[in-house]
Amino acid sequence: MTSWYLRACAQPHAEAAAAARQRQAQLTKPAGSLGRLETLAIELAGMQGRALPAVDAVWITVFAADHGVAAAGVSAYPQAVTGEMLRNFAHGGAAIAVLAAAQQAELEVVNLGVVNDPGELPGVRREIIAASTASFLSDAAMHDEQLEAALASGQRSVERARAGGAQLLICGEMGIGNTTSAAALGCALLAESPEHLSGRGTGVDDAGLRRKIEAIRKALDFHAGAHDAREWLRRLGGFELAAMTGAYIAAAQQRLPILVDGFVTTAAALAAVKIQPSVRPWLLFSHRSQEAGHARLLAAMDAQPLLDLGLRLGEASGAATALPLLRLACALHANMATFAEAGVSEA
Ligand SMILES: O=C(O)c1ccc[n+]([C@@H]2O[C@H](COP(=O)([O-])O)[C@@H](O)[C@H]2O)c1
Ligand SMILES: Cc1cc2nc[nH]c2cc1C
Repeated sequence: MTSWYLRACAQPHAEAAAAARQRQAQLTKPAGSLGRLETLAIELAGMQGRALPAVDAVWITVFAADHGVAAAGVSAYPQAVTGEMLRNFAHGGAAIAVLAAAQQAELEVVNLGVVNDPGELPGVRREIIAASTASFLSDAAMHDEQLEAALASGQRSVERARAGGAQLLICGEMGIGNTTSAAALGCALLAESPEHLSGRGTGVDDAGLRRKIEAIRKALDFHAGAHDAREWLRRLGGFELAAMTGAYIAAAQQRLPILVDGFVTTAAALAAVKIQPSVRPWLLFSHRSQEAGHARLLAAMDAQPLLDLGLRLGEASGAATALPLLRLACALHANMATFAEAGVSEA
């Protein structure tokens, strides 16, 4: 039987997109003058299969997990922070909790396995795979069953989003060390060099950045071979990265538009597109992270992010920050007067 994540996604609805494009041409503005706000409304119309799209109901899932590679000294923060932040998510103090609450977006957090496990917390689902991945310096990050469990966790988050009536999916992540994992995965999937995709993550100094590049170089040597995208994800990814890959594929299969966050989520999106290329039209990109290397991952998918605010937090914070733009694009598209309605002369 073919794995669920290998099933192709439908294309967005061409007629709904065409109807939205036609409506944009009739609204009281010089043709094209609302730039990306116009094309966003048209793309959302195609994805939602309706001429008047809406993103009132937004579902955010933040996946948290720890990484074996953290032991190589590749982060500016101790590994315990991943588990500690779970408590902060639950108590509403994390950036994404504030951004979601301010915009009435649904936020759920999934604990896939952290070294410093805080146990049961309100609003945090426990879908523990293991306390951490193995270090990909000398092993595959995940066993096959662990990868399948992570992909399936992402798929289940999409089921909940759909049951909750979501019109847009946002995924976020928390995992100390995961910019190293994301960069390594990007290098493998794009045949890129570690220097080009490694950045300072949580803020490592020059020595930390050199350790990171060295770790990725070592991992690429150790895992050298002609692996497919799923196998690279298993070897170099993390539970949260794989869960997001699964969520992106499942959302695209179910015609749910996706707003991608920063560097780490973009690496997961790249894995999704490499596993199943028909995912690509379902992805909107919110921002270019300050993480060096993000621009290359975006370029590999011909993605034009909406914002460039120097963000480098993760947690879906960049996507949540771009959400008002999507909402405004929909409001303009639905509520502006046409030339005929307003009695304004056309060109
Ligand atoms: O996604 C990004 O653009 C991004 C850039 C820098 C840092 N992060 C976050 O920082 C953590 C990983 O950083 P590090 O230095 O531990 O690899 C992880 O929790 C990510 O959510 C995320
Ligand atoms: C405090 C903190 C919060 C985070 N949120 C996402 N990654 C993070 C990394 C750190 C260190």
